Amino acid sequence: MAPDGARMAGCLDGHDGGGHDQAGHLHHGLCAGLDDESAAVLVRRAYKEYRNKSLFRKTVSNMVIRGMDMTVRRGTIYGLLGASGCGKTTILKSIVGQDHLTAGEVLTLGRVPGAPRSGVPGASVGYMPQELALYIGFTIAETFRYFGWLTGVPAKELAVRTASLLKFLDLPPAHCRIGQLSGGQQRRVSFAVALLHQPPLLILDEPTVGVDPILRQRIWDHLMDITADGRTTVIITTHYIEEARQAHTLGLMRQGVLLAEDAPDRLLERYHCATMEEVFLKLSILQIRSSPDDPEEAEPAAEAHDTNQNNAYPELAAAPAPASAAALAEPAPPAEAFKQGSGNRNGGPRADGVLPLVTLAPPPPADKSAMSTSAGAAPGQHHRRPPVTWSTRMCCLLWKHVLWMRRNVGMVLFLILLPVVQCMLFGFTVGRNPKGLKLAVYNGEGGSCAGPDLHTLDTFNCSHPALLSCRFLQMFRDKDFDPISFGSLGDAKGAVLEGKAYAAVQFPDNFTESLFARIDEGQYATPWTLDGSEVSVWMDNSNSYITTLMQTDLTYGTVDLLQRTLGHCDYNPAVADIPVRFGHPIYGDDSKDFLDFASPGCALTLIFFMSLASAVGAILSEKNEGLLDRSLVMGVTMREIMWSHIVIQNFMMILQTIIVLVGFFVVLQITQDGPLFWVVLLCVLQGFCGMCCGMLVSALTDSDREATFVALGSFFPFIVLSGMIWPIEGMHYALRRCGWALPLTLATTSLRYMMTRGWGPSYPEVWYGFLSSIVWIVIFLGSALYVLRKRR
Ligand SMILES: Nc1ncnc2c1ncn2[C@@H]1O[C@H](COP(=O)(O)OP(=O)(O)OP(=O)(O)O)[C@@H](O)[C@H]1O
Repeated sequence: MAPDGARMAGCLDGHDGGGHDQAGHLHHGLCAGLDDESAAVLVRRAYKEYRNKSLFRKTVSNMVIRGMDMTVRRGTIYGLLGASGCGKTTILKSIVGQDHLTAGEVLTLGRVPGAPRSGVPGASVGYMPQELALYIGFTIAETFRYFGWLTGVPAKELAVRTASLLKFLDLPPAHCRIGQLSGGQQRRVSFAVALLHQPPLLILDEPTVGVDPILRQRIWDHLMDITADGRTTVIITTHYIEEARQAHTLGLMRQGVLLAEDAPDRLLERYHCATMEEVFLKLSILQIRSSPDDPEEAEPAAEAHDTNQNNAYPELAAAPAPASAAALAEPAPPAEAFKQGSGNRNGGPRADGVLPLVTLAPPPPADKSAMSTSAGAAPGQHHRRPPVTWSTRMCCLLWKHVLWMRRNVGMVLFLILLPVVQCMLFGFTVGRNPKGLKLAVYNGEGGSCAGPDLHTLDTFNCSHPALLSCRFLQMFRDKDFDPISFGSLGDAKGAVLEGKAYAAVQFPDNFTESLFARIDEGQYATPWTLDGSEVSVWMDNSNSYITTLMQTDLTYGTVDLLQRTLGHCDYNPAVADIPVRFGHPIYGDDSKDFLDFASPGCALTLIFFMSLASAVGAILSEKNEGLLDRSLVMGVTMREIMWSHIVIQNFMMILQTIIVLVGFFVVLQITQDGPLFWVVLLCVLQGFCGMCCGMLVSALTDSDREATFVALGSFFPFIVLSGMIWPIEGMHYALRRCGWALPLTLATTSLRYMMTRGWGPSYPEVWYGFLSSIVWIVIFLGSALYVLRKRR
């Protein structure tokens, strides 16, 4: 086997591009000459550019990593040092497969992160991100159980590991909730989670922040211990430069490039410095000097000159230039980066002018046999645990969701019961005909209409007909109007003018007499008779729905009363009929009201939006707590996360759907003449559709606020365009066309036809609703998966 140095040199010299096989092994190109087993992590010619797109402004480009090379040997601690914002987290995320480089290549444990069977993301890596990335509602034990399960740690081993980690990291008992711990304790739990499954590669982003010096030293001692046998590799970032001296190799990073990478002692010796701070300062000055054209750097360079930095460090001129200093001057990540030579390890410039890394640290005094054992093991097999299967991960995710629901019983109950409250509110407030509408009545026939015999036709004297107007007033009451008598027509109209009544009604002085005369005289009736037999009504037309209702009720009530009166007095009742005959309704009956029309749309809207809200809430909370990213690093795929949410949310959605339907059909007694199975199926499909829409919303948005805006923005258009509150035929022509395309429109029509007409899915208008729901499910789910993959 060639010595390490020679193998590395081969890697660095051999940048001729190339690909990797299915398992992520590079088969030629960048590291063709490298024995992958000797390096835990290799980063070559890495570039990362963030492009912040804005709707009204030019796209802003931010080159965060600028041609970075980095080599981490197996079985060592690699300290990555650099000022805030220099790109440390960005490069770590690329190493664990959380982020993709714009150009360049990364090999983690010999394979490209994210390649099939690479083990990264997965159980081969333990990652402690900068943010907490733990669910604060879980206890320490539950947190360990979740991550232990995800990474295949057997229960017995987990118990032992939990006990030892709690002791070692000075943590409170395992039953304590994460949210009840101090910030420092929470960081230590996060650190413990990374150590839990004893991965071959540990990536720790500032693990010692907020930790007291004694514990900090214990953490470093532990890292030394676990790397001593060469089986574990650690990459650690820290702001405490001097503590990092304990690392086997230090990588000093500034503005997206690695200035130097070597053993701490060798760095001190090479740059003739007493502290690492000084080494960093020197390298930074060198970097500034080597990029005089960079406007960002011009000023600090001048500053360094003014303060006689040169005199302070006369050996600077002789010192080797920092690794990728010239990379700062490079305009953009060359797409051909890997097709060019990239320098050699011994200090000579590369063909592209980029200066090479300084000498690599020698390997640590590790147990060579152990190291080779580790190197020979396949990634993810570090502790010879069986690989974690898809079903195990799914069970673990489902367990976590159920636990989350148990911890948030209040919220879960709220989500389940909210639809009941909403549908009851809807049923008891919307759609029913208004009652008790006031009518200001001037009865010219006089009389008080006080006697009970004046209210019924049984006592009506056909020989001397009088005061039929009193029976009219009773008919108004039977129709739930509230007639109020006034002494003059002017007073009655005045009451309408003042908003005290919706209509003024006048019975002429000789109303009953004229009415019978009109029937007797027929076509010979005089104008006097015709005028005297008419009830006059003056309406308040400001409320068109009430106007229409009054007109219908007064017209049909009058026809009905006259027919009954004529029948009572042995006349032909048909004389009083209007010459339009409404036969028995083909669908529905006379008892139908607006509620029957609006209920199907209301039920679907409730089910759709409740499912949307539950899905958005669950996914965004997981995303924002950072748990999502951490789970992804542990090998869970986005698809598995989505499916686990779908399973749990489906359970919630079916519960919500059943509750809504029971509310409508049992409590509100909404007409349901359709096939129950298809009615329920359509509601469940719409719930699923809403859930998929929620997944898309949570994939597109990063915060609750954005999601709320999206939900608020879509709620009203969905309601009005779906034909829930007004027939689609009444919409503007252009809107009617696009309204049909919305997820709720065809489904609402379909449900309405099933419930009110009793149609089944053999009618096109019904199965269009099913078809549209399925198409929208595919669109939402497909887009959510696509957006999630793209955004990662
Ligand atoms: N998603 C993003 N979009 C745009 N810019 C980003 C994004 N993530 C990081 N950056 C930028 O990349 C640069 C490097 O960020 P990074 O988090 O890697 O720095 P860091 O060295 O880890 O800093 P710190 O020590 O403070 O954590 C920063 O300027 C940051 O603003």
